[in-house]
Amino acid sequence: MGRPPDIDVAAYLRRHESRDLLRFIACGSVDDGKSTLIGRLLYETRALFEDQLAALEADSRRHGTQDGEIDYALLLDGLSAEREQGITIDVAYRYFGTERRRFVVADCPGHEQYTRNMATGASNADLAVVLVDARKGLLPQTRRHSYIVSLLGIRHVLLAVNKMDLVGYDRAAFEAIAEGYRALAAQLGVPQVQAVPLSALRGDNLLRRSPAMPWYRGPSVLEHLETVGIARADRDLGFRMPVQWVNRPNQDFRGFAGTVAAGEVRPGDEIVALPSGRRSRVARVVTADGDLAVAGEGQAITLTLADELDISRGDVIADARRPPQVADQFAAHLLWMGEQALLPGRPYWLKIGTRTVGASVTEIKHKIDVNTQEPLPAKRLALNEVGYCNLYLDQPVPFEAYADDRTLGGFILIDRQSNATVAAGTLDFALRRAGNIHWQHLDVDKAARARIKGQQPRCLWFTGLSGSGKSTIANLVEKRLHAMGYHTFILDGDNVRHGLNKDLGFTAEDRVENIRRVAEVARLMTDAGLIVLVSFISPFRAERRMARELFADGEFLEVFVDTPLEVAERRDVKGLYAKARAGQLRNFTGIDSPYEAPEAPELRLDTVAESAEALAQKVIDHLLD
Ligand SMILES: Nc1ncnc2c1ncn2[C@@H]1O[C@H](COP(=O)(O)OS(=O)(=O)O)[C@@H](OP(=O)(O)O)[C@H]1O
Ligand SMILES: Nc1ncnc2c1ncn2[C@@H]1O[C@H](COP(=O)(O)OP(=O)(O)O)[C@@H](O)[C@H]1O
Repeated sequence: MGRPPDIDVAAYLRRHESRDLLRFIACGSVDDGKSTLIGRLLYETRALFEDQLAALEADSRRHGTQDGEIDYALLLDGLSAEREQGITIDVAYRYFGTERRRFVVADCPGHEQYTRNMATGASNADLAVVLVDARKGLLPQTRRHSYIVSLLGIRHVLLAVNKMDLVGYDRAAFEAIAEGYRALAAQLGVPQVQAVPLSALRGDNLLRRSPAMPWYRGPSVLEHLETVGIARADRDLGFRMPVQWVNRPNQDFRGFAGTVAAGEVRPGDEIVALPSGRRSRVARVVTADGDLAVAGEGQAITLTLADELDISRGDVIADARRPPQVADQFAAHLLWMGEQALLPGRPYWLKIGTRTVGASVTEIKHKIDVNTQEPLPAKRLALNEVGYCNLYLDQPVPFEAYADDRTLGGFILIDRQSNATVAAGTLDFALRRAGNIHWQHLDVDKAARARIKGQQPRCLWFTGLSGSGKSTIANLVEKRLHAMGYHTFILDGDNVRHGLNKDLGFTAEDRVENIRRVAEVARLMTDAGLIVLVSFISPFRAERRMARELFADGEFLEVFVDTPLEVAERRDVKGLYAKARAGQLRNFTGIDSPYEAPEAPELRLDTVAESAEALAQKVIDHLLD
């Protein structure tokens, strides 16, 4: 196979800069011939640089498996070597093009442990190439890959039935696989399937139809990739555009920039800004190349409006006649990508469109076996697992069901401490319309209640290991404050767990819910004008931060009761450490359940260096200072 002729890049770009772009994901294992398929597409479309070509030819002679011929798989297998060294590969993107279309292919590892990588690659792909080895037929991995493809809303699958040369180009073998896959695709809700019998190694039906399979009259792989029409949604939603930034170079121009997510927009169209609900009309549709009479899906534009509306990044500008819904509670599917398991109740950041809001999973309804799509009971979601959940956002967002619009229906969850993306998700439907729940105005407010008590409401949040001294010190503080005429209340872990939280245990999920509930109660008590002392182990930083964020600045004081584990264990006032060491008590903090010490508490109490009485006075002095 001779090297393809060099091309005149400038002439090529002049001829093709208007070509549209197809993003696709290649699913399958190296054994299915995925590397050979992608490698050959890159080679035949001259997407390789001179040095890559020279290296490929040299490597093929040295390491190739094709008797010195070009071994296209070598182009991609370098990545698998990196994987074997444990180097985390998110997704490898490759770029190539032909006279008719530009392509970006996401090469994702096929193994279940890389499911999150596949979700990343699929999240903005329009088509999936699903490889099947003609000798092996549909495998569990085929189902898993196809489920992820359907979950991420990809509507087109090219089923590449590879290695047809190894089954004698048998038509019946191909058609049995194609028929089986179409049944699977129908079950998963993937509307468009094009099955192509090929041999990536020999090139049969890869670039053009092969005489080796005269019975196949469909397109080759490349022909299908070049010509498939991408339908992004069934429903015509009307114009939607998440605002990426507000362009205000001077007093005379205020433009709202973004990429059209759905529909079309023209000057004069009536629009609504969400979630505010304010309306206006489009004055101009501005681009770097001048004003447009109309803009459609995928176009980057700047809109100016007839009225001065207060719109900011994260808002959505939409067709006023057919606006998206706005809600703050949803049923959603999540693919968990975090090393640490999802904990219901834990606050995350949720990014949808261009908006980022606080969010937590209020309930995991069930998880879904990615290989069989069977629902399974679950209280947590671990890495690469898919769950069906209820989601609560701390503010309403404009949205669409993911099946209708991936931009306003797809989201990611971000860990608040590490800023890592921990989940990719799809909104199914709203559980509650934000507009149906109102804040009830009440005439007597927190300030009025605190005034008649002659005090400032506060939350003193004591955190520390079991036996560290939280209850002892909190009790001393309350006694002294009470004697000084202050109105106080203690919420103690042991006590609250006999009533309000008696349904909770000591798994991480239950501790998250325990702290969520008691933080809300503590806030209500400060709304009542009280000084609240909370004495809970509260082991996780995320939940202590979530508690802190419920209070006004300066109202929440984190008090770290800092007792080393060996000292608390020596005290062992309830004998629980002994039980935990003897294996009679599981999930015991400090033994087989973590405690995350505060990084910047308002107060740190060293119970080894000072007595409980002295430390209690320290808290009071700080509080009344
Ligand atoms: N497995 C396990 N781990 C930790 N603690 C345990 C456990 N089982 C029972 N106990 C007793 O419960 C008290 C801790 O409850 P909390 O609500 O403060 O814990 S948490 O905030 O939900 O982590 C704690 O009370 P304190 O010793 O006063 O902290 C223990 O006495
Ligand atoms: N400096 C100190 N501060 C608080 N407690 C202390 C101190 N020194 C010894 N202790 C003893 O340690 C134990 C702490 O128990 P407790 O207050 O119930 O802890 P927690 O509420 O954190 O589980 C008590 O028996 C207390 O008398």
